[in-house]
Amino acid sequence: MTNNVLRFSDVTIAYHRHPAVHHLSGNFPVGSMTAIAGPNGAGKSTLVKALMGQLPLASGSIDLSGWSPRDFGYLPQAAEIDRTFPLTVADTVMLGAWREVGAFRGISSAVAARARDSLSAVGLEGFERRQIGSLSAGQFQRVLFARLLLQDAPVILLDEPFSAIDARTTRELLDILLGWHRDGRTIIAVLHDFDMVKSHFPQTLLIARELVAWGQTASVMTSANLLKARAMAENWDETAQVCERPGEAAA
Ligand SMILES: Nc1ncnc2c1ncn2[C@@H]1O[C@H](COP(=O)(O)OP(=O)(O)OP(=O)(O)O)[C@@H](O)[C@H]1O
Repeated sequence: MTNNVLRFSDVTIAYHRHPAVHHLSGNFPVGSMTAIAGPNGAGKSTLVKALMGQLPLASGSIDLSGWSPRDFGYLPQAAEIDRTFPLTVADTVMLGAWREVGAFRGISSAVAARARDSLSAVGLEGFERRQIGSLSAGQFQRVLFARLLLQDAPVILLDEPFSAIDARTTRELLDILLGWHRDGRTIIAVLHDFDMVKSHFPQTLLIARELVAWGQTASVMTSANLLKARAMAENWDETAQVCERPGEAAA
């Protein structure tokens, strides 16, 4: 484990030249567990997608300290996953091992055994042959956590991992997340549940297109900062264009 960080330097990310994240600087220390919080439309998912290399930066840079997004485990928002595709639970979990297995090679018995262990760790023993389309939202989220367990990544990004999930499943999946943190992995999770953020996430990045606060959760999630985030989101000009020069305010 190194003391490296995932460092954002003056990052702006835009859709059709309208900034969704504006001039963000700061870092996620390796081994930290950070919640990304903020109002709807604050740029949280956009930030995670940029970390995954799925969106280009309009300006600024992200230093991954020698890692690549291929080294990251990623759980997108449930709404972005197509469950109509005819995949079994076993197929879906096994995708977590694609880097070891490759596109056209067979699954070794060791990988298959680890996949079974991962399913059992999320309480889904015996579900291997079920089609993913037939699972409840909570069961499917467990499958995706099993895939992350198999992937064994040093950095794990999760976008609203507990939305539409019942309390018991949330508690069990949160335990897995806390275990990853104890193992020294870097955890970054977009979360709407402020009580969970305050109880379980040592670090928080509070964003409303622009940075509101980033650091220890107790000093970030204050009433004053939450009010500020709300006001910033409400006053954001959706028609603003990206700056022509780095550091210049949006027009
Ligand atoms: N593909 C896209 N094309 C154009 N605009 C987009 C796209 N995706 C997101 N946006 C816009 O970027 C802004 C930030 O969206 P983003 O999804 O990152 O916010 P969020 O903080 O994750 O919101 P929520 O909490 O509602 O999920 C919003 O104004 C959104 O409409």
